[in-house]
Amino acid sequence: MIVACSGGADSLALAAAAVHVAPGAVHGVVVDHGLQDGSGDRAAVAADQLRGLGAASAEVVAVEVGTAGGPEAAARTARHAALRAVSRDRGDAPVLLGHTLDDQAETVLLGLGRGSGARSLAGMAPWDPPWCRPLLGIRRATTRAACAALGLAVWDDPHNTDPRYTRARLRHEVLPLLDEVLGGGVAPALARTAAQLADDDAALSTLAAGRLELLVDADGSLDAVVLAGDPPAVRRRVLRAWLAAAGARELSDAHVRAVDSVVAQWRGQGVPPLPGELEVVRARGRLRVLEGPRHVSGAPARSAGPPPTR
Ligand SMILES: Nc1ncnc2c1ncn2[C@@H]1O[C@H](COP(=O)(O)OP(=O)(O)OP(=O)(O)O)[C@@H](O)[C@H]1O
Repeated sequence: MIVACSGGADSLALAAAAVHVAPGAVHGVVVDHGLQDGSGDRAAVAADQLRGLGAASAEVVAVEVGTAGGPEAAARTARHAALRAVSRDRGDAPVLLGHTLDDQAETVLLGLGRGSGARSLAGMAPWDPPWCRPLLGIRRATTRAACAALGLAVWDDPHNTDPRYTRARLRHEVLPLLDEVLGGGVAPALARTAAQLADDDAALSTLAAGRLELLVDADGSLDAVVLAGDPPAVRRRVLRAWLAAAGARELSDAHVRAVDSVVAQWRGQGVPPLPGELEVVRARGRLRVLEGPRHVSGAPARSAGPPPTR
């Protein structure tokens, strides 16, 4: 198994636990994003710590960080690509990440504040190959205490306390205030919410997968008339999965709702183009995805004439 370690308390404690559970089977990986002075030296120190803990091997992987989505997202993209590559090289070995219960609570709180649905409020999954998150039930304070008990010097990422970052403010301002107002226990409560919604989302997604199989034809078109009778939560999941299968990427909730309106509130309206210049059209009660800009798509005119009945 691979342990992804930043040199912070969470992933060092994770490495120590992994070595304890699976002696001789842990390969540590420290990704050097090369974004801060001395990052290479810090990564080398973390790799030494991993070997010192008893990892069978440890390496530093230097990555090129792009710019897409801002510095943090770009670093994450590069890190994930590097870790996936190490996993593939090692026979699709699982990559253990050090996310804790507190990280999960912050993720849920952020999602609630942004009006996310169950899929997103379900938070991070304990197992989402190749990612494995064994510490989702463990408090951050416990990983710190474990490192102190093991005499490990931990690296504190300055971003984690920088109030310019939303997550840092959630951690240091919002959650402590919520704890004070609600009498404590907020982080575990949010983590429980995530677990319940993960179960709900899994059930609804399974139902939707069954419906999709029934309602899609060999030509890829979808029966909008029958789908309109399904509950909205199932309908939107069917549509999201159908659109993803047709090549749609980065669909927002607004995109899916726009397509859903053509299913459930059909009055001949069109759907704004989806990312990747995909277009959804409805004809004879079925939805189809067309590729390319509107003027070359060959999409039928959809607003001429009286409102269609199907
Ligand atoms: N530089 C790094 N090298 C190796 N692993 C890392 C590095 N940074 C983070 N990780 C791994 O990712 C986990 C989560 O780190 P962090 O919370 O900083 O990342 P995130 O961007 O919030 O989450 P995610 O990695 O899921 O996008 C860490 O506990 C560790 O396992």
